[in-house]
Amino acid sequence: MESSSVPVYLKDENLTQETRDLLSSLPSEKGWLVSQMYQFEGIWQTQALVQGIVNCQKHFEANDSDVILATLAKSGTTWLKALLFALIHRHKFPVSGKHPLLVTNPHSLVPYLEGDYCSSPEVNFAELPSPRLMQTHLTQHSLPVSIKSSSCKIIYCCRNPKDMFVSIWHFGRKLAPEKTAEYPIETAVAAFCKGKFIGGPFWDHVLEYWYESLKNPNKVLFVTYEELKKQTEVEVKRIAEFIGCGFTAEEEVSEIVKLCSFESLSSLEVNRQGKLPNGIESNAFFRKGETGGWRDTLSESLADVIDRTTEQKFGGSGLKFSS
Ligand SMILES: Nc1ncnc2c1ncn2[C@@H]1O[C@H](COP(=O)(O)O)[C@@H](OP(=O)(O)O)[C@H]1O
Ligand SMILES: C[C@]12CC[C@@H]3c4ccc(OS(=O)(=O)O)cc4CC[C@H]3[C@@H]1CC[C@@H]2O
Repeated sequence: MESSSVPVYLKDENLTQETRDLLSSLPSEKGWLVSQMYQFEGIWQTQALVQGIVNCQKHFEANDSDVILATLAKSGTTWLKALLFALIHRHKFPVSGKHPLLVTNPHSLVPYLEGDYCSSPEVNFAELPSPRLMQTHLTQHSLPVSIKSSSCKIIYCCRNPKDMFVSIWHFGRKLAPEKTAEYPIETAVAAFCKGKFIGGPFWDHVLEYWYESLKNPNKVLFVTYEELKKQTEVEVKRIAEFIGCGFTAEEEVSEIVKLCSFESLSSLEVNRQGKLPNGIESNAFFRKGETGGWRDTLSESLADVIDRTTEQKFGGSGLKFSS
């Protein structure tokens, strides 16, 4: 990758000596997009993200009114950022007006916590409209203490691992075409199933939030991309109730759902052109927006490898994915 096109989360230029010392004590492996990834608190990360996580854990102070969206990459983060922003701020920004989502990419409206902390321990969230809405890819156990101890709400969204893997596969190839061209998909599936992917192991991440949502249903709401796709309005109303801003009988949820649909967001100029401040192309977050699309990319035998891993890891949890 040309250095100018490297997203901040993949850069290793601004690491502090403290981060370098920490990294040297962590298990590390060669990655797919990154030459080296590091296992921090059980999860594989880039160097920059380890620094971001440590800064976030040390400095982020949650408010009781905060809403935190937790996901693994490629599980519906962009969609939920848009839906949550639109529903939480629907009185301030009515859908019928000049809505911020029409001119701003969802990633610029909802900050990525540990991502923003990659470059500096000082991050200012004062500009965010209240209640604050923020996103993280952190596991439940790595969340800053104040997120766990305050009354803030966590919405966790996950996705069928085959669709999630395929989404990340195409995302990585778009992000770093030269670096990924020669990498066989069989190797990537094997690494994914061993948990050796940035943010992984997938199954540990999902199970932690699943059990937490069962133990503490007022704190963590568990959502899937598949249910959101199947019955978007029902799920959006359930999310709104959970956050404490439920829809009245008179209020229309369909306008928000329409504004945040794949077709609507992906056709907006702001999401088709240019780059985000983190260096990633705005359109990289919109590909197909479907469920079951893995069939176009994965052979039956590779799909089986992921399915067998899922059966083994999720056995006894009560958790199942459709398609
Ligand atoms: N408004 C929307 N509705 C449904 N899916 C959406 C969406 N916006 C983005 N997506 C899809 O969500 C995935 C990206 O996830 P994330 O936002 O977590 O990075 C991509 O999946 P595909 O690659 O399968 O199309 C993308 O197309
Ligand atoms: C989290 C992130 C999307 C995933 C990006 C990613 C995916 C796969 C990788 O391969 S490997 O090196 O682990 O084998 C590496 C990365 C690194 C950056 C990740 C992105 C940062 C912000 C996006 O949401």
